[in-house]
Amino acid sequence: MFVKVCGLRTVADVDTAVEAGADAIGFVFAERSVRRVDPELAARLAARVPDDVLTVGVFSDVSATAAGEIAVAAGLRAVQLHGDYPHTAFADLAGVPVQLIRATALKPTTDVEVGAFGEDMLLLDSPVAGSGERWDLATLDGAWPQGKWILAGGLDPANVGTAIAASRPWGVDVSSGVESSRGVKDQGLIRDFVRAARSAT
Ligand SMILES: O=C(O)c1ccccc1N[C@@H]1O[C@H](COP(=O)(O)O)[C@@H](O)[C@H]1O
Repeated sequence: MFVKVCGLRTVADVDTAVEAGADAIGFVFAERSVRRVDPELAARLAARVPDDVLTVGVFSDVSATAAGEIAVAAGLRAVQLHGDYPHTAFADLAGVPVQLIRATALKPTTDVEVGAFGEDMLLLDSPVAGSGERWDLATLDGAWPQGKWILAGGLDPANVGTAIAASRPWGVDVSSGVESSRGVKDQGLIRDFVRAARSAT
């Protein structure tokens, strides 16, 4: 099970996630986010992360090209694009040395085939990303994506095991569910989440 902890902004939180065994950690660049980091902070935090942990830049309101440039400049190894980015956005990142994560809310029109837009991973999230809201797994009616798809949206240490059992994702992603207050990570909850996700598999 691939475990991503997102929205990190401090050295202590990054070190905790790495020590807890996270496979990926995310830095949010979205303008509207309480978890927003600037490229300098992201670069400083990413420099602490060992090579076997994927560092991800999370974007929602800039072009894919700009996201790629910011991620590469900060030394990040993946770009997560949230929202209605078209196929062409992912094509614009071909040749940029980052892995691509297509993050989307599940709508009737959502293409849930992993790689349909040229992405390496597909992340299925609630309609308001980073809100901590869950979405109804029954929406997929058992037609789970195949391959590298990541379940996100309102996960926490208490519910991640049940969510994994119900949907059998390739990975899980958490942000709000490991916070003591909005935007403030709780290191105990980060450890609990990674442990719970691991023991569910
Ligand atoms: O965290 C945010 O504020 C955010 C803003 C814009 C795009 C994505 C954002 N967060 C991502 O949302 C998912 C799930 O978060 P949660 O666990 O429901 O809080 C995660 O990938 C975050 O990185």
